[in-house]
Amino acid sequence: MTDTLHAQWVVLDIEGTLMPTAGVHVVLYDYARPRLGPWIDAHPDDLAVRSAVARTKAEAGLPEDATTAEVVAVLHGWMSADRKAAPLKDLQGLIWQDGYARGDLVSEYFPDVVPALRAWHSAGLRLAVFSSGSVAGQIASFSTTTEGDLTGLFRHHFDTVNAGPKREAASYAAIAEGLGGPTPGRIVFLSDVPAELDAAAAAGWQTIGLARDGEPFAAADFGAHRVAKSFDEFRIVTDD
Ligand SMILES: CSCCC(=O)C(=O)COP(=O)(O)O
Ligand SMILES: [Mg+2]
Repeated sequence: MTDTLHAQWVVLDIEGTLMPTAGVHVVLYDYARPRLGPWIDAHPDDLAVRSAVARTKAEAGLPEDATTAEVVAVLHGWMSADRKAAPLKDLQGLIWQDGYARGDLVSEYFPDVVPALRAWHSAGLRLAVFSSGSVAGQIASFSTTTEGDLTGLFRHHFDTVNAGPKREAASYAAIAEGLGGPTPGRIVFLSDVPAELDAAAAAGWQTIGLARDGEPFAAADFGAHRVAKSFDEFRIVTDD
């Protein structure tokens, strides 16, 4: 029988939940990798770039006068280790924003995702995103997709800068406040990462784990969380 959840807000992770991990690691990371150095050098007066470079140096223990090549080596190392460090995410987001605007990048989601997002939105559920990808990168990625511009579906975007780490309950409490303070139990969080679901549950949210075939967390232990292989396996209805 299909599981039905009652909620006001649906908050969604991106990688492994909406978009295949390869769509992030192969398509997006490979697009950003060779462009990081040229982007840093081409935007010496951009405050966002300067801040990201300074934070990279600080986090990596590089001297303040480290070269772009040294900074890029750190950023590449973080990408290879899939360390979702905020300065890297900020720089990736700027590069992806440009890539989507140029038409170099087009987002492709799991086939069950966009019909479900549209149905939830039409039914009056409020949608938001919480991803390690920067807010700028998130919005750019929803603007150019194989199914058109999806940005109008989402009321809020959260990342590790405006909300906090994805594995800490305090981040979910901050998001709930950013959503206008709904009762935590009226928010449902969808993610492929059990530790993120644990943090959301600790903040009082409902949770659904996505154990999609072929994805890194397909065989993970989701503990007491509801688990589904696709959005077709459960229903979320508004409790307004
Ligand atoms: C255009 S958003 C790219 C998402 C991203 O950079 C990322 O690291 C995804 O992490 P998530 O928290 O959504 O699993
Ligand atoms: Mg994820």
